[in-house]
Amino acid sequence: MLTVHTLHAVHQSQAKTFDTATLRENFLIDGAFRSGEIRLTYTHYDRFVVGGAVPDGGSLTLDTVAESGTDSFLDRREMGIVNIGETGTVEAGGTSYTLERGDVLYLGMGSGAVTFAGQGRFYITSAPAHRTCPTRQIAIGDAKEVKLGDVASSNKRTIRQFIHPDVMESCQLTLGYTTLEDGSVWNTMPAHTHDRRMEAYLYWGMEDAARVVHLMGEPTETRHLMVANEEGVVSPPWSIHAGAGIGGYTFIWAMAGDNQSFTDMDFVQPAELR
Ligand SMILES: O=C[C@H](O)[C@@H](O)CC(=O)C(=O)O
Ligand SMILES: [Zn+2]
Repeated sequence: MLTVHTLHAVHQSQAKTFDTATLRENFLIDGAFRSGEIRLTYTHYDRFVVGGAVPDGGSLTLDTVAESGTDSFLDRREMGIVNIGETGTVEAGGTSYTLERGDVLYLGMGSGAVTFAGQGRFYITSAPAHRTCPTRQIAIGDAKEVKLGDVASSNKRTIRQFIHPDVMESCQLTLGYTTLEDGSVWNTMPAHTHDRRMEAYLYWGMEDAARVVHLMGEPTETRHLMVANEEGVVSPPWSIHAGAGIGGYTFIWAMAGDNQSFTDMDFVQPAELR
């Protein structure tokens, strides 16, 4: 079963008038992981799509998606998949890829139908593409590791870059995930914006009862979203994206836009935030 929800782009002058429920409707991605379903959110931020596929021992095929107006979803798109569950397989273009928890698969434009199977919980990201880059499976050991932060600032963490120019080629998509060390709670602090690229976060590896206080908004108009395990947030080009968790967590970050320069960020120091 396929469900697609559309999120339109929101202007910052409108976002600052939103109450909690309206903020959540427009920026929180919840309920993406349901047994036996593929659930996608089609955003109008760079036409970036995120979602989940949970085959739960069966198999689920993603092919035609009305929103893209193409015969097959990947006819003019590329896809990045992260398995956040147990071992599962993804089959595309006649090849089956076995993904352990934490493995990433990149599917180039024109890959055709994608079939998810096994016990995987697959996080799906997709951006429009203009050429076919080679499909590639990237294991944790193949990712580029960047250590950031320190214990004193409660933000010691490891960034793992998978779909990234230093690791492999893609058209627009960059993707990886960041894991907090025990006792560290803050991601992306100092915060930043990058209006050249939109970004989507998916928080996972959390206790059910825990929440991340995700900060969004223009740097001088911050808002927060209380985010549970396996929930995501779409970050418009004008928004910071940072958070503090109750307990440990990992979050998948994925971006698309005008450049793939991970370090092209406009930092905002805590004292400048409002
Ligand atoms: O633009 C880059 C993204 O916001 C994240 O990769 C940041 C991040 O993982 C972190 O600082 O913890
Ligand atoms: Zn960012």
